[in-house]
Amino acid sequence: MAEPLRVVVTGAAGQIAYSLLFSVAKGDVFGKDQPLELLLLDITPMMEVLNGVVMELMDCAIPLVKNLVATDDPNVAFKDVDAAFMVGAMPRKEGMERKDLLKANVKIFKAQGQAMEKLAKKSVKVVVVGNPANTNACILSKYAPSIPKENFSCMTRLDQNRAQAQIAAKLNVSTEKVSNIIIWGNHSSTQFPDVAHAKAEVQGKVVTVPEAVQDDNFLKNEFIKTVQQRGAAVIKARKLSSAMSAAKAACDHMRDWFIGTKGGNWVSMGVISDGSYGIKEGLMYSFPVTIENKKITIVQGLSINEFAREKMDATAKELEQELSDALAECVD
Ligand SMILES: NC(=O)c1ccc[n+]([C@@H]2O[C@H](COP(=O)([O-])OP(=O)(O)OC[C@H]3O[C@@H](n4cnc5c(N)ncnc54)[C@H](O)[C@@H]3O)[C@@H](O)[C@H]2O)c1
Ligand SMILES: O=C(O)C[C@H](O)C(=O)O
Repeated sequence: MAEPLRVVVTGAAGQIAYSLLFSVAKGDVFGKDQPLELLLLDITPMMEVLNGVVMELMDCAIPLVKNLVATDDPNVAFKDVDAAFMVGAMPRKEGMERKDLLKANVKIFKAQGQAMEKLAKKSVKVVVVGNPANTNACILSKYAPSIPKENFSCMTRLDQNRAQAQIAAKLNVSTEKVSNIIIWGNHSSTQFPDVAHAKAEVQGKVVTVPEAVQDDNFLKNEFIKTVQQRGAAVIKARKLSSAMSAAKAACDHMRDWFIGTKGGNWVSMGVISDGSYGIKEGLMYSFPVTIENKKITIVQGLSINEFAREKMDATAKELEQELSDALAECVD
């Protein structure tokens, strides 16, 4: 059997982690034959709750879990980790935008970046879930400069999954019949869910999503708005932010990173821009990517029309502002 992978989950006593830990532990992400050491980090006042989570994980009696460590010490949690789910951060409440969390959350990612710099494996693969996810991921990477920038990402997979589910519902097909929807930009209400290059299988025939849906007005308006506002809609209904679907998306994201994408399909991830599609270098921007041997490659050469260009630039502009606000918060 392989050596155990060391996987840290921050915010481990919170609601996303409660679903995420179960899926990770039973092999949904790293494979059914991959043993795991799970490192669970939360803050000191949450240690009793976290101990309850540990008890439950033990009681699941999952053979892949070789070691469980619950801690409030980043020096313990990030030591030699291979994969990191960075969930620990305050969630927004009804009426807030995700960027309103910047002041509260960005310093968490500065401190955890500094801890990762000292302790994590240089090959660690990191997904940031805590909001504002793109900017937090940028800050995390900035404070862990010896870890390659391409090892940091943020989660826009929930937006991709939401978009896929909306199109599947519109076409009355199962979700796996819809692929290659792109989420461009920020995990915020300026994100651009783009179906221009997406495919759908309808009655045995694969066509583009615009051809299948035959309703440009819906695709340019209601669809985009629904995806952009889905997080807020869940908060309004549940009085809590999405958790089950967020955990599922985090698993999808990390599984694709470790196992790879398949069959010419791409997925969306926030990654550090290399200037592709005219997006300023250094921004943590969501692009369509493919993954092979754990290497992420931004899909190149997609045609971008005027409608898309405007939306891609607007979300980039918001990210530039967020990053500059975050850097100001990080000055001691
Ligand atoms: N990117 C996405 O698609 C997406 C989706 C859903 C939620 N989120 C975000 O994920 C974050 C977590 O959401 P949740 O619903 O699990 O919140 P939650 O409040 O239930 O849990 C967050 C946990 O993080 C812990 N925490 C706070 N500071 C910490 C620190 N410095 N180190 C370690 N742990 C710390 C808290 O004590 C708490 O247990 C929020 O910021 C939320 O907005 C992002
Ligand atoms: O919307 C939120 O604040 C939570 C999360 O980012 C989501 O998209 O559901």
